[in-house]
Amino acid sequence: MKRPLSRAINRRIGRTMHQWDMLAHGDRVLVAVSGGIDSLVLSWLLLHWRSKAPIDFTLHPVHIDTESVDGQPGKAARDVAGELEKIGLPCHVVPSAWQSPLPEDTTLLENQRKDICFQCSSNRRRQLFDTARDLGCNKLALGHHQDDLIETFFINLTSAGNISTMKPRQELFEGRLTLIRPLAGIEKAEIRKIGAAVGVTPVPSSCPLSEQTRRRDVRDVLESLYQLIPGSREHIFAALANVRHEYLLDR
Ligand SMILES: Nc1ncnc2c1ncn2[C@@H]1O[C@H](COP(=O)(O)OP(=O)(O)OP(=O)(O)O)[C@@H](O)[C@H]1O
Repeated sequence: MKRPLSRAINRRIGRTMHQWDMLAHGDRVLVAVSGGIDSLVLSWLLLHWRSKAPIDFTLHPVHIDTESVDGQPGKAARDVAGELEKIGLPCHVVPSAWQSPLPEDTTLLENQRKDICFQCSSNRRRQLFDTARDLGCNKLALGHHQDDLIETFFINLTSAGNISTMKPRQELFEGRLTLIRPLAGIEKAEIRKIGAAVGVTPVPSSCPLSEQTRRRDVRDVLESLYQLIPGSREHIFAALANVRHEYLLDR
């Protein structure tokens, strides 16, 4: 097998994990796995990291199953469990408490779509928090990567009117749970390469709305910008950690 992590990528991931103090001895880490390539690679990466790290922590992969019927796992959940099994991790499948009210015809108005996406993701978030508590986990690892952080920044800028993004580490519930995003320093293209080298296959999303989101539009605009201004991607990411408050308009 080709070595999944080049030295440079390994160093970048290590730097992000270290700078943001992501993992500590004795951590119980809930790994949130949608079955997309990012969270599958995240699962492999944490397992790989554990085999090398001088600290010990446990991994608890969890999939929130939006297709379960009568508590039985749906097809996607079974496939996600199969992909995790390939890399030697068991999968804890949690039936989603929220089922999509989507009609057969998915040509929805922008507002209806936004509302469904909001309800679905806030339910998922809540169930991940509840499961972390039930499993005694103090960390919750998510598969967001560098492109997600940049896109979120532009979505917030253009649709919410604020300057913010997702942080690589974020404490919740007075520090009882810490969100970590170990892939925050690497781009999607790298994640795909790691996934191919590791031999995991992404499980397609069953959501008919998944490719119709605002994120898709922002991603397309950013792609054009990166083509037009070489180096802009790296500059934008660097800018997220280089805020000049004195040259902004907040008082
Ligand atoms: N059904 C789910 N069950 C568990 N965790 C999830 C689920 N859906 C999303 N997540 C977590 O939230 C993160 C971001 O979700 P998002 O929907 O943006 O990603 P995705 O495109 O579905 O998949 P991925 O990020 O794994 O490629 C995922 O990386 C994963 O950690």
